[in-house]
This record gives sequence, structure tokens and C-alpha cells, in this order.
Amino acid sequence: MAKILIIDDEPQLRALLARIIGLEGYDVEQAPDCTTGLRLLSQYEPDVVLCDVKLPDGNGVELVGRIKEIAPAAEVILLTAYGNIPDGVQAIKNGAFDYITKGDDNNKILPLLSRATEKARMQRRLARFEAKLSDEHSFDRIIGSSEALRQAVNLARKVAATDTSVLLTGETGTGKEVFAQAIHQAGPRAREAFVAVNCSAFSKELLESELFGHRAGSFTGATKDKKGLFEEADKGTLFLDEIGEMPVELQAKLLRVLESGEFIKIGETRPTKVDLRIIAATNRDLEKEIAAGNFREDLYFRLSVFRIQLPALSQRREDVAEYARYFVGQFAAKMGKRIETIDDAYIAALERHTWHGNVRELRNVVERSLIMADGERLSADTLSPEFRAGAGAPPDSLALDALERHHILKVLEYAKGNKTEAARLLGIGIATLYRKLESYGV
Ligand SMILES: Nc1ncnc2c1ncn2[C@@H]1O[C@H](COP(=O)(O)OP(=O)(O)OP(=O)(O)O)[C@@H](O)[C@H]1O
Repeated sequence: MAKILIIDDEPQLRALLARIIGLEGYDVEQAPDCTTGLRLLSQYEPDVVLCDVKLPDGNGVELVGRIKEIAPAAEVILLTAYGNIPDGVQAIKNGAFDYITKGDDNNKILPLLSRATEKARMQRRLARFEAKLSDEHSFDRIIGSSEALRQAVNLARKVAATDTSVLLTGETGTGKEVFAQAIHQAGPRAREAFVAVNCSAFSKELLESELFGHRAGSFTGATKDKKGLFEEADKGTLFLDEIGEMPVELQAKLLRVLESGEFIKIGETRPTKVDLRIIAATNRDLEKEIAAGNFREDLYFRLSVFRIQLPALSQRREDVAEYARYFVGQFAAKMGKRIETIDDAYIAALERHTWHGNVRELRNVVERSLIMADGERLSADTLSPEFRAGAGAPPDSLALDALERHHILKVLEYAKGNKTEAARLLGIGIATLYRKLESYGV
């Protein structure tokens, strides 16, 4: 039930309003002055405050700012005296939802209340969503207790509080994007946008228009004005993933944006100003790329003011078991399965493996084995044959083929026959999947 707080010093009017509003199904509290109103604000947590202008210990117009400070999600409707429009206008400037003239606008109160409570509810929902999002991307969600990973987390926590550019380096799947988001969330721009772009996913022309935006008609196909990602990320953070793949000509333009905070949209002549934090990531050795003429040294210096190297999983095998348990819990919940025990042989097989795809590969392997799991015990049998082959089992290619067939068909069944999804889960190309299915006569 939506909650309404009425702040008014006239007892009769207050009681009348409370009755009208209460009859509509709202929960109502009353306060005769500012002091009581402010106290009730934190105790009662109203959705909407109906507030008079002239109060014994203050002025309602000025109170609006205080109310919004204490309860940002609450909406305020001011009750102004007849003919006093300037009060209402000032109240809206101070953050009020609207104002109504006492006595004159009685029929407007209920529709206005309904709109104000709806807005307050949306705001609460948004605040909860933002809190959940920031929790999901916080440093606390970064798994791994090895010394190497903890050192990287410590460095990231330190730099997060500043506004410095960060360069995250490390093999694919080591968590560069996870770190970038945590740095953003723990930094001064947490409430602003985090915009990620994968520089390897676009051709040079497309990447340029994605980043800078364009004016309609500036090139064939540019039918509308388009905001670029620099602008989308204004005041927030732009995460440039796979920066090593950015074409050299664009690197020069990026450097200019970093140095001046300005850029020119495609098809425009006037510069646009932006205020950004840049976090870049790469799995390439940028120093080698500089030597080979593929990366600009000046951009490298600019981006690598603070560099964090994320350790590969092969350098911290002690983390494998922790990731495995974490991902088992995550996927079991997602798939509605109950896993009571994880066999030691299962963990041992994962610890033996060489993880070229690092945490991402490990996560995918756990997801696949949960699809295979039938009971409440997760055994090494749920892993694909290559893991078991490494466990010292006698090589029996016929048995392996049969296992592989069983595994692939089960994954395909889980993916509801969607071959692209099955190939993704299996970690093989779609063409390989088709070849295998054909050999099984499927
Ligand atoms: N320390 C970690 N804790 C929890 N999850 C992690 C961690 N590191 C990686 N992951 C998970 O592994 C997957 C890959 O992580 P991410 O995309 O951040 O890697 P990346 O280094 O950016 O990869 P790429 O270079 O391929 O873009 C994601 O699903 C992420 O949630």
C-alpha cells in the first residue's frame, strides 16, 4: 500500500485530506510542522509527501530540498495558497513533483497522488536495481584466493578510487572485463554509465562511427544522426576491450580525445566535449606490437599510466577448485539441479587441465558437466572425454568415441536442438559439430 505523509498545521484541513486519501486505499500519516514531518520521513518512509507552504517552524518551499536529501525516492506535492504561483514554480525548481492550490484544486489531488506514487515506486525499483548491479560488479564478486590474483585485486582497488586510466593485460578469459567493471563500480563514476566496446568486433569504418558517432548523410547508410560511444559514456567509464586490435589511424584519433577531451563526429565540423575515464584491455603484448609498427607508442604511454597484469590460471592452479565450486553452485541454481557432493576426481581432473581459455573455459566446462549430471553427485564422468583421458584411464578409442557421442547428443538435447548453442557449450566450431553429427548418422 502506498504511504502518504501530510504536513500541514491546520488540523481540520489535515484531517479532511487524510480521510479523502485514506478512503482511496492509501496509508496516511500526519505532521503539524517541519520538525515532526522530517522525523516521520525517516521512520515512516512515505512514497509521497503532501506539504503546506506556511508552517509554524519553516517554509514548505524550502523544505522540499531537505525532504529530497533525506528521502530521494519520495515525491513532494506542495499545497500552495490561492494565487501564489511563484511558490509552486520555486517548489518544482527545488525538486517537487508538482503543486496544487489549496481548496481550489481538490479534484486534482487524487490523480496527482496516483502519478506521484507511481513515480516514487519506479524510483525505488531503480535504486534497488542499481544496488544489485553494483553488488554484482563489486570487487567482492571476484573469485580467487591465490597471491597472484589478490595482488591484482589490491592494485585495482587502489586505482579505482582515482580517475586514472587503467590498462588491464592478461590472456583471454582471465577476467579483464570483470576487473574493469569492478574498478568502475568502486570509483567516483559508479553512478554513471559503464560502456564497453570490443575493438576487434568491428571493421575500421564501423568502429570509428561506433566510437565517434555520425551526422545523418555523412556516408552511405548513415540515415540518422547517431550518438557515439564516447558520448554515451560521458561522465562515466569507457571500456575499450582488445585495444591492441584497434586500427592505427583510429589510435591517433583516440589519443586526441584522451588529451583534449574533445572529438569531432563524422560529418561534423564542431568538436564535442566529453569527460571520460578510460579502461583499456588487451591480451596482446603491446610492446611487441609497438616494435612491429601496429600500435602507437604515445597512446601506449597514455593508456598504461596504471597497468595491471591479470595472472593466467596456469600460474595459480590453487584457484581452480574454488572456481569449480563457485560455478557449480551458480549453474546448479540456474538449471534447478541439486548437487550435494563434488567428487575429488572431478576437481583433480580440472586441476590437471591446461586452461588456455582461463576462467571462461573453466566456467564453460563446469556448465557442460552440470548439463550431464544426473544425480546429486558431480563425478568426473560428467566431464568430456579429454579430461578423463588425462586421468590415466587406459586409452580405448572406441569407448571414447561412444562417450563423445553420448556427450554431444546430451548437450544438443539440452540446447533444445539449437546447434549454434550446442557448439558454444561444447567449445567447438559449428562446422565440427555438423561433421560429428553426420558421422553419428544424426
Ligand atoms: N576472478 C573471477 N571471478 C569470477 N569470475 C571470473 C573471474 N575471472 C573471470 N571470470 C569469469 O570468466 C569469464 C571471462 O571473464 P572476462 O570476460 O572478464 O575475461 P577477459 O579477460 O575480458 O576475456 P577476453 O580477453 O576474452 O575478453 C566471465 O564469465 C567472468 O564472469
